[in-house]
Amino acid sequence: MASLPRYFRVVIRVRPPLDRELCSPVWQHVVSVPGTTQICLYETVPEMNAADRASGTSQVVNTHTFSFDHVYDQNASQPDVYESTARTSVMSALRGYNATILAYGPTGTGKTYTMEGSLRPDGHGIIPRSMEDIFEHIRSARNEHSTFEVRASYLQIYNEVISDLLKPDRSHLMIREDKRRGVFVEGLSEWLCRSPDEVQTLMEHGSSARATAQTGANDTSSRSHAVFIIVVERSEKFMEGSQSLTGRLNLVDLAGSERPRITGATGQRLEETKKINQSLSALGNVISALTERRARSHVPYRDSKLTRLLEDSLGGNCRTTMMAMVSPAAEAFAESLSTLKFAQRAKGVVTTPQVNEDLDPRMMANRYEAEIRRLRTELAERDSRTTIDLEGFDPHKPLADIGALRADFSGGKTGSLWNRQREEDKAPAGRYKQLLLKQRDIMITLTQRLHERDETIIGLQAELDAQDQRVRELQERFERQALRLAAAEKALQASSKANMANVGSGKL
Ligand SMILES: Nc1ncnc2c1ncn2[C@@H]1O[C@H](COP(=O)(O)OP(=O)(O)OP(=O)(O)O)[C@@H](O)[C@H]1O
Repeated sequence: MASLPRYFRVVIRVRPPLDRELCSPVWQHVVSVPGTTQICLYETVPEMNAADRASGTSQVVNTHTFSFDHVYDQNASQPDVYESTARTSVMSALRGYNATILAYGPTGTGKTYTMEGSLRPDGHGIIPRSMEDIFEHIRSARNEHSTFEVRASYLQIYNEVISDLLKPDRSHLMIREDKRRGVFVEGLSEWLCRSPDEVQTLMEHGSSARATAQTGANDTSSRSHAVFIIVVERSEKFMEGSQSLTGRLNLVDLAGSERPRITGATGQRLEETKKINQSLSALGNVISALTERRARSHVPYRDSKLTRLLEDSLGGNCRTTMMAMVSPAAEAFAESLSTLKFAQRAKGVVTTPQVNEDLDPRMMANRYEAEIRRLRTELAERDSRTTIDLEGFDPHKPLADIGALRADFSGGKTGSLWNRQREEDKAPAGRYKQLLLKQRDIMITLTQRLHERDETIIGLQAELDAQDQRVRELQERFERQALRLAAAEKALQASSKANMANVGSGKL
């Protein structure tokens, strides 16, 4: 059976050793990447022999092998990672899908480096490269019928509080959900962008407001989960109506998990670390619930802000790529193993992306009509084929067929032939049934839309009637006023005539 397309991909990136690690007396490389989809992690113990132990060598006691959609070794460049992994998500967003890239891994393994990168052009990470690609695509696809709008937002979740990194006064924001937008953050600012440079400026501005700190494992460790959101809206006008596609790209740089015992966190750092670890373990619980063989009805998305915000990316309308980062050093073995096991579990997550499309009613009716026409043609073609089959009917053929069946029977083949024939007979009938059901569904949808239109027309008619009534009333009032005015004028004329007469007769 052909496997279904997967829209949740998991890739691994191994970062190069840092100077700090290379200088360590216990430095040892414990990761190898034998191909583009496999990674081996070696569990080692110091040599038994004292002389070897003194020279720092150790022996491998266990090899943990994993496979993923892609594995990048320490030599992978930023363009490699963008081209072979992130670009697909960017293109999906341009086609009107929701897409998420999620950087996951222990502290100091290269999440921020992968998402943002360094200032050198060859060090640019996924966010700046995505922006270049988005605007390049817009430049080539724009014409007099289509317009594009790109909007950016940037938020962080720090100690379970969501704040707007582009409007620092907006904090304690709430997560909401509606049918049209899915899960979203209420009150998050959106910035219209016209070039990659404008997005870059926003990203730098937001990143400088992000909570970071120097920790035992990383000089600038991110203490918050950050989500950079790009919405690309494409509106197109055709002869038969208009259509708009809204793609959303979520670029998520998670705070790194860490063991306070190793990083030596205390006080505020320790509190931050606890909150980070809690939300990452909530993420783990959601992934477990989503990938359990026996599907659980309850998925604990609401256990943390992070999982609630990522609800669509993890189990809904989204094409998601999880990028898990690991260090190659022996000292990080435990974290690397648990990261790879986590990523392994995440491979079972299933999402169901759909194009976010808005059609005007005229365009929708046209589409239904075209679909009905297509189905009718298909039905007609099938009808004519059936007739031809009957026309070409040879009355002697069944006898010959029975002869052949008898021969097969003696060879023990009849059962399978008979069954195959029945299956073949059933196939067109099933297809007809499908077509008829589809046609019925379309008719129901069309009828519903016609009812909706009727209701709109009735509503408009009632409004028109009410307006007419009001006009009539005003007219009547006007006529009454005019009559009153004419009467008053008449009375005035009569009284002025009487006055004149009195003046003439010298009565006054
Ligand atoms: N692929 C890489 N090539 C070169 N340097 C890298 C690479 N990945 C990470 N680094 C370097 O490793 C250090 C830690 O990386 P980074 O800050 O991106 O880690 P992080 O996972 O985001 O950490 P945290 O969770 O603490 O925020 C940085 O100095 C970064 O420049």
